[in-house]
Amino acid sequence: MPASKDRYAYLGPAATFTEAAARRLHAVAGAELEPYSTVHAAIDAVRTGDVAGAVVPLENSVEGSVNATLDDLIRGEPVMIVAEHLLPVTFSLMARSGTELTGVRKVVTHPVAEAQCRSWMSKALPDAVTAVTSSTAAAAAAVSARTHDTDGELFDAAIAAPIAAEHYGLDTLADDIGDNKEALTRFVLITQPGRPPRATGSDKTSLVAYIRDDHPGALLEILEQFATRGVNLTRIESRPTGNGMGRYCFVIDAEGHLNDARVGEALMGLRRVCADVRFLGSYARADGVRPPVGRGMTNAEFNDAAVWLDSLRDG
Ligand SMILES: O=C(O)C(=O)C[C@]1(C(=O)O)C=C[C@@H](O)C=C1
Repeated sequence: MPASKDRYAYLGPAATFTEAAARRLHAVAGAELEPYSTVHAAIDAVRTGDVAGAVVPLENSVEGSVNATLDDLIRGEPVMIVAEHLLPVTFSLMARSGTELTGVRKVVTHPVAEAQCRSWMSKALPDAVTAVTSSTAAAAAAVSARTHDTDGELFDAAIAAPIAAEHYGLDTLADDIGDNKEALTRFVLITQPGRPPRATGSDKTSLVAYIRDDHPGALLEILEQFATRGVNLTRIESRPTGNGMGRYCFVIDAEGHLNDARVGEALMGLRRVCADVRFLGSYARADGVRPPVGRGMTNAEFNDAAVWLDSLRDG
Protein backbone atom coordinates (compact mmCIF):
# COMPACT_ATOMS: atom_id res chain seq x y z
CA MET A 1 0.00 0.00 0.00
CA PRO A 2 1.41 3.47 -0.83
CA ALA A 3 2.61 5.64 2.06
CA SER A 4 -0.18 7.68 3.64
CA LYS A 5 1.67 10.88 2.69
CA ASP A 6 0.86 10.17 -0.94
CA ARG A 7 -2.82 9.45 -0.40
CA TYR A 8 -5.69 11.87 0.06
CA ALA A 9 -9.26 11.09 1.10
CA TYR A 10 -12.29 12.68 -0.54
CA LEU A 11 -16.05 12.43 -0.19
CA GLY A 12 -16.81 9.64 -2.67
CA PRO A 13 -17.64 7.49 -4.45
CA ALA A 14 -15.96 8.32 -7.77
CA ALA A 15 -17.41 11.26 -9.77
CA THR A 16 -18.54 13.46 -6.87
CA PHE A 17 -18.05 17.20 -7.13
CA THR A 18 -15.58 16.71 -4.29
CA GLU A 19 -13.42 14.47 -6.48
CA ALA A 20 -13.45 17.13 -9.20
CA ALA A 21 -12.38 19.75 -6.62
CA ALA A 22 -9.63 17.47 -5.23
CA ARG A 23 -8.19 16.99 -8.72
CA ARG A 24 -7.97 20.77 -9.14
CA LEU A 25 -6.25 21.42 -5.80
CA HIS A 26 -2.60 22.19 -6.38
CA ALA A 27 -1.46 20.51 -3.13
CA VAL A 28 -3.13 17.22 -4.08
CA ALA A 29 -2.07 17.13 -7.74
CA GLY A 30 -0.50 13.81 -8.70
CA ALA A 31 -1.35 12.09 -5.40
CA GLU A 32 -3.52 9.01 -5.08
CA LEU A 33 -7.13 9.84 -4.21
CA GLU A 34 -9.20 7.52 -2.06
CA PRO A 35 -13.00 7.79 -1.84
CA TYR A 36 -14.72 7.67 1.57
CA SER A 37 -18.48 7.34 1.87
CA THR A 38 -19.01 10.16 4.40
CA VAL A 39 -17.38 13.47 5.26
CA HIS A 40 -16.73 12.16 8.77
CA ALA A 41 -14.96 9.03 7.50
CA ALA A 42 -12.78 11.15 5.17
CA ILE A 43 -11.75 13.53 7.98
CA ASP A 44 -11.23 10.67 10.42
CA ALA A 45 -8.79 9.05 7.99
CA VAL A 46 -6.70 12.21 8.47
CA ARG A 47 -6.92 11.91 12.25
CA THR A 48 -5.76 8.28 12.24
CA GLY A 49 -2.94 9.06 9.80
CA ASP A 50 -4.33 6.74 7.10
CA VAL A 51 -4.13 9.61 4.60
CA ALA A 52 -2.15 12.83 4.37
CA GLY A 53 -5.25 14.95 3.92
CA ALA A 54 -8.94 14.99 3.05
CA VAL A 55 -10.93 17.11 0.59
CA VAL A 56 -14.48 17.82 1.76
CA PRO A 57 -17.24 20.30 0.85
CA LEU A 58 -17.63 23.18 3.32
CA GLU A 59 -20.04 25.72 1.88
CA ASN A 60 -22.32 26.29 -1.09
CA SER A 61 -23.14 29.73 -2.49
CA VAL A 62 -26.87 28.88 -2.63
CA GLU A 63 -27.50 26.43 0.21
CA GLY A 64 -24.95 27.70 2.75
CA SER A 65 -22.81 25.54 4.99
CA VAL A 66 -22.36 21.80 4.67
CA ASN A 67 -23.22 21.00 8.26
CA ALA A 68 -21.65 17.51 8.23
CA THR A 69 -18.27 19.16 7.61
CA LEU A 70 -18.77 22.10 9.92
CA ASP A 71 -19.88 19.92 12.83
CA ASP A 72 -16.96 17.55 12.39
CA LEU A 73 -14.55 20.50 12.47
CA ILE A 74 -16.26 21.90 15.58
CA ARG A 75 -16.76 18.74 17.58
CA GLY A 76 -14.18 16.22 16.40
CA GLU A 77 -10.51 15.98 17.36
CA PRO A 78 -8.76 19.12 16.02
CA VAL A 79 -7.68 19.16 12.38
CA MET A 80 -6.52 22.03 10.18
CA ILE A 81 -7.65 23.60 6.87
CA VAL A 82 -4.63 24.19 4.61
CA ALA A 83 -6.23 25.05 1.25
CA GLU A 84 -9.57 25.87 -0.35
CA HIS A 85 -11.04 25.56 -3.83
CA LEU A 86 -14.16 27.11 -5.40
CA LEU A 87 -15.89 24.87 -7.92
CA PRO A 88 -18.83 25.93 -10.14
CA VAL A 89 -21.52 23.25 -9.74
CA THR A 90 -23.96 22.25 -12.48
CA PHE A 91 -26.41 19.41 -12.06
CA SER A 92 -27.88 16.80 -14.40
CA LEU A 93 -30.84 14.47 -13.96
CA MET A 94 -29.75 10.97 -14.98
CA ALA A 95 -31.46 7.58 -15.23
CA ARG A 96 -31.06 4.03 -16.52
CA SER A 97 -31.36 3.73 -20.26
CA GLY A 98 -34.97 3.56 -21.40
CA THR A 99 -36.34 5.79 -18.59
CA GLU A 100 -38.44 8.73 -19.84
CA LEU A 101 -38.63 12.00 -17.91
CA THR A 102 -42.39 11.51 -17.60
CA GLY A 103 -41.81 8.14 -15.91
CA VAL A 104 -39.62 9.52 -13.09
CA ARG A 105 -41.37 9.11 -9.72
CA LYS A 106 -38.47 8.71 -7.29
CA VAL A 107 -35.33 10.86 -7.44
CA VAL A 108 -32.26 10.47 -5.27
CA THR A 109 -29.43 12.94 -4.55
CA HIS A 110 -27.36 14.73 -1.90
CA PRO A 111 -29.36 17.19 0.28
CA VAL A 112 -27.22 20.17 -0.81
CA ALA A 113 -27.87 19.28 -4.48
CA GLU A 114 -31.59 18.78 -3.81
CA ALA A 115 -31.80 22.29 -2.34
CA GLN A 116 -30.15 23.76 -5.45
CA CYS A 117 -32.54 22.07 -7.93
CA ARG A 118 -35.80 22.57 -6.04
CA SER A 119 -37.40 25.04 -8.39
CA TRP A 120 -36.52 23.02 -11.54
CA MET A 121 -37.87 19.87 -9.85
CA SER A 122 -41.12 21.52 -8.82
CA LYS A 123 -41.75 22.58 -12.44
CA ALA A 124 -40.45 19.53 -14.34
CA LEU A 125 -41.34 16.76 -11.86
CA PRO A 126 -43.94 18.19 -9.45
CA ASP A 127 -45.12 14.75 -8.29
CA ALA A 128 -41.72 13.12 -7.85
CA VAL A 129 -40.44 12.23 -4.37
CA THR A 130 -36.79 12.98 -3.56
CA ALA A 131 -34.66 10.78 -1.30
CA VAL A 132 -31.21 11.77 -0.04
CA THR A 133 -27.82 10.03 -0.04
CA SER A 134 -24.34 10.81 1.25
CA SER A 135 -23.19 12.28 -2.10
CA THR A 136 -24.45 12.96 -5.62
CA ALA A 137 -22.26 10.17 -7.02
CA ALA A 138 -23.64 7.71 -4.44
CA ALA A 139 -27.09 8.64 -5.82
CA ALA A 140 -25.99 7.94 -9.41
CA ALA A 141 -24.44 4.64 -8.27
CA ALA A 142 -27.71 3.65 -6.51
CA VAL A 143 -29.73 4.29 -9.69
CA SER A 144 -27.22 2.39 -11.80
CA ALA A 145 -27.16 -0.58 -9.37
CA ARG A 146 -31.00 -0.68 -9.29
CA THR A 147 -30.93 -0.13 -5.52
CA HIS A 148 -34.32 -0.15 -3.77
CA ASP A 149 -35.32 2.40 -1.15
CA THR A 150 -36.67 1.42 2.30
CA ASP A 151 -40.18 0.99 0.81
CA GLY A 152 -38.79 -1.52 -1.66
CA GLU A 153 -39.18 0.90 -4.59
CA LEU A 154 -36.53 1.54 -7.23
CA PHE A 155 -34.88 4.94 -7.53
CA ASP A 156 -35.77 6.14 -11.04
CA ALA A 157 -33.29 8.97 -11.42
CA ALA A 158 -30.40 10.76 -9.70
CA ILE A 159 -29.33 14.40 -9.58
CA ALA A 160 -25.53 14.47 -9.87
CA ALA A 161 -22.55 16.02 -11.63
CA PRO A 162 -22.70 15.57 -15.43
CA ILE A 163 -19.60 13.34 -15.26
CA ALA A 164 -21.44 10.87 -12.99
CA ALA A 165 -23.76 9.86 -15.88
CA GLU A 166 -20.79 8.68 -17.90
CA HIS A 167 -19.10 7.05 -14.91
CA TYR A 168 -22.16 5.04 -13.82
CA GLY A 169 -23.50 4.25 -17.31
CA LEU A 170 -26.63 6.38 -17.02
CA ASP A 171 -28.46 8.49 -19.62
CA THR A 172 -28.85 12.22 -19.05
CA LEU A 173 -32.54 13.20 -19.00
CA ALA A 174 -31.93 16.91 -18.37
CA ASP A 175 -28.83 19.09 -18.18
CA ASP A 176 -28.04 22.18 -16.12
CA ILE A 177 -31.07 21.85 -13.82
CA GLY A 178 -29.65 23.96 -10.96
CA ASP A 179 -31.84 26.94 -10.02
CA ASN A 180 -28.84 29.26 -9.84
CA LYS A 181 -26.49 29.06 -12.82
CA GLU A 182 -23.71 30.81 -10.88
CA ALA A 183 -23.70 28.29 -8.00
CA LEU A 184 -20.30 27.55 -6.46
CA THR A 185 -19.25 25.09 -3.80
CA ARG A 186 -16.28 25.76 -1.58
CA PHE A 187 -14.12 22.73 -0.77
CA VAL A 188 -11.32 22.56 1.76
CA LEU A 189 -8.22 20.42 2.16
CA ILE A 190 -7.87 19.20 5.73
CA THR A 191 -4.70 17.87 7.39
CA GLN A 192 -3.55 17.15 10.91
CA PRO A 193 -2.80 20.30 12.95
CA GLY A 194 0.63 21.80 12.35
CA ARG A 195 2.33 24.94 11.14
CA PRO A 196 -0.04 26.76 8.77
CA PRO A 197 0.98 27.30 5.13
CA ARG A 198 2.95 30.53 4.68
CA ALA A 199 1.14 33.84 4.24
CA THR A 200 0.55 34.90 0.62
CA GLY A 201 -1.05 38.33 1.13
CA SER A 202 -4.35 36.83 -0.04
CA ASP A 203 -5.27 34.64 2.92
CA LYS A 204 -8.14 33.57 5.08
CA THR A 205 -8.18 32.41 8.70
CA SER A 206 -10.89 30.09 10.02
CA LEU A 207 -11.68 29.51 13.68
CA VAL A 208 -14.40 28.55 16.16
CA ALA A 209 -15.16 30.84 19.13
CA TYR A 210 -16.95 29.40 22.16
CA ILE A 211 -18.72 31.97 24.32
CA ARG A 212 -17.72 32.23 27.99
CA ASP A 213 -21.00 32.25 29.99
CA ASP A 214 -24.06 33.35 28.04
CA HIS A 215 -24.37 37.10 28.64
CA PRO A 216 -25.57 40.26 26.87
CA GLY A 217 -23.05 41.41 24.29
CA ALA A 218 -21.11 38.11 24.14
CA LEU A 219 -21.21 38.12 20.34
CA LEU A 220 -20.35 41.82 20.26
CA GLU A 221 -17.26 41.10 22.38
CA ILE A 222 -16.14 38.57 19.79
CA LEU A 223 -16.78 40.91 16.86
CA GLU A 224 -14.95 43.78 18.60
CA GLN A 225 -11.73 41.75 18.63
CA PHE A 226 -11.75 41.82 14.83
CA ALA A 227 -13.24 45.28 14.29
CA THR A 228 -10.72 47.15 16.44
CA ARG A 229 -7.84 45.49 14.57
CA GLY A 230 -9.26 46.20 11.13
CA VAL A 231 -9.88 42.52 10.35
CA ASN A 232 -12.81 41.92 8.00
CA LEU A 233 -14.91 38.78 8.41
CA THR A 234 -16.06 36.90 5.31
CA ARG A 235 -18.38 34.56 7.19
CA ILE A 236 -19.80 34.07 10.67
CA GLU A 237 -22.22 31.36 11.55
CA SER A 238 -23.57 29.99 14.80
CA ARG A 239 -23.72 26.20 15.26
CA PRO A 240 -24.83 24.17 18.25
CA THR A 241 -21.87 22.84 20.24
CA GLY A 242 -23.73 19.55 20.70
CA ASN A 243 -23.44 19.93 24.51
CA GLY A 244 -26.99 20.83 25.54
CA MET A 245 -29.89 22.90 24.25
CA GLY A 246 -29.13 26.53 23.42
CA ARG A 247 -25.34 26.13 23.52
CA TYR A 248 -23.85 27.66 20.43
CA CYS A 249 -20.41 28.50 19.11
CA PHE A 250 -19.46 30.83 16.26
CA VAL A 251 -17.63 29.59 13.20
CA ILE A 252 -15.71 32.48 11.69
CA ASP A 253 -13.74 33.11 8.49
CA ALA A 254 -11.60 36.25 8.68
CA GLU A 255 -9.46 37.96 6.06
CA GLY A 256 -5.73 37.65 6.65
CA HIS A 257 -3.23 35.13 7.98
CA LEU A 258 -2.36 34.04 11.52
CA ASN A 259 1.09 35.55 10.89
CA ASP A 260 -0.44 38.98 10.17
CA ALA A 261 -0.08 41.00 13.36
CA ARG A 262 -3.68 42.27 13.25
CA VAL A 263 -5.05 38.70 12.94
CA GLY A 264 -2.72 37.39 15.66
CA GLU A 265 -3.79 40.21 18.01
CA ALA A 266 -7.47 39.53 17.26
CA LEU A 267 -6.95 35.85 18.14
CA MET A 268 -5.22 36.80 21.39
CA GLY A 269 -8.20 39.05 22.16
CA LEU A 270 -10.58 36.15 21.52
CA ARG A 271 -8.50 33.90 23.73
CA ARG A 272 -8.98 36.40 26.58
CA VAL A 273 -12.77 36.86 26.21
CA CYS A 274 -13.94 33.41 25.05
CA ALA A 275 -14.26 30.13 26.93
CA ASP A 276 -12.29 28.50 24.13
CA VAL A 277 -11.00 29.27 20.63
CA ARG A 278 -10.33 26.55 18.10
CA PHE A 279 -7.94 27.61 15.33
CA LEU A 280 -9.04 25.91 12.09
CA GLY A 281 -6.31 27.20 9.82
CA SER A 282 -4.81 30.03 7.75
CA TYR A 283 -4.61 29.35 4.01
CA ALA A 284 -4.54 31.03 0.60
CA ARG A 285 -7.89 32.38 -0.60
CA ALA A 286 -9.30 30.61 -3.65
CA ASP A 287 -10.53 33.91 -5.12
CA GLY A 288 -7.05 35.49 -4.92
CA VAL A 289 -8.50 38.73 -3.49
CA ARG A 290 -5.97 40.93 -1.68
CA PRO A 291 -8.07 43.22 0.51
CA PRO A 292 -6.51 46.57 1.42
CA VAL A 293 -5.14 46.75 4.97
CA GLY A 294 -6.60 49.65 6.98
CA ARG A 295 -4.54 52.58 8.23
CA GLY A 296 -2.57 51.63 11.35
CA MET A 297 -3.19 47.91 10.81
CA THR A 298 -0.17 46.82 8.75
CA ASN A 299 2.47 44.43 10.14
CA ALA A 300 5.01 47.29 10.06
CA GLU A 301 2.73 49.55 12.11
CA PHE A 302 2.02 46.83 14.70
CA ASN A 303 5.76 46.12 14.89
CA ASP A 304 6.56 49.81 15.30
CA ALA A 305 4.05 50.07 18.16
CA ALA A 306 5.54 46.98 19.87
CA VAL A 307 9.08 48.42 19.59
CA TRP A 308 7.83 51.71 21.05
CA LEU A 309 6.16 49.93 23.99
CA ASP A 310 9.35 47.94 24.67
CA SER A 311 11.37 51.16 24.70
CA LEU A 312 9.01 52.65 27.29
CA ARG A 313 9.27 49.54 29.45
CA ASP A 314 13.05 49.49 29.19
CA GLY A 315 13.14 53.13 30.32
O1 LIG B 1 -22.23 14.99 -3.54
C1 LIG B 1 -21.25 15.48 -4.09
O2 LIG B 1 -20.95 15.27 -5.27
C2 LIG B 1 -20.39 16.35 -3.29
O3 LIG B 1 -19.26 16.52 -3.62
C3 LIG B 1 -21.03 17.04 -2.09
C4 LIG B 1 -21.71 18.35 -2.42
C5 LIG B 1 -21.96 19.15 -1.09
O4 LIG B 1 -21.96 18.58 -0.03
O5 LIG B 1 -22.21 20.36 -1.19
C6 LIG B 1 -20.83 19.15 -3.27
C7 LIG B 1 -21.30 20.01 -4.21
C8 LIG B 1 -22.74 20.17 -4.49
O6 LIG B 1 -23.11 21.43 -3.95
C9 LIG B 1 -23.55 19.10 -3.87
C10 LIG B 1 -23.03 18.18 -3.04
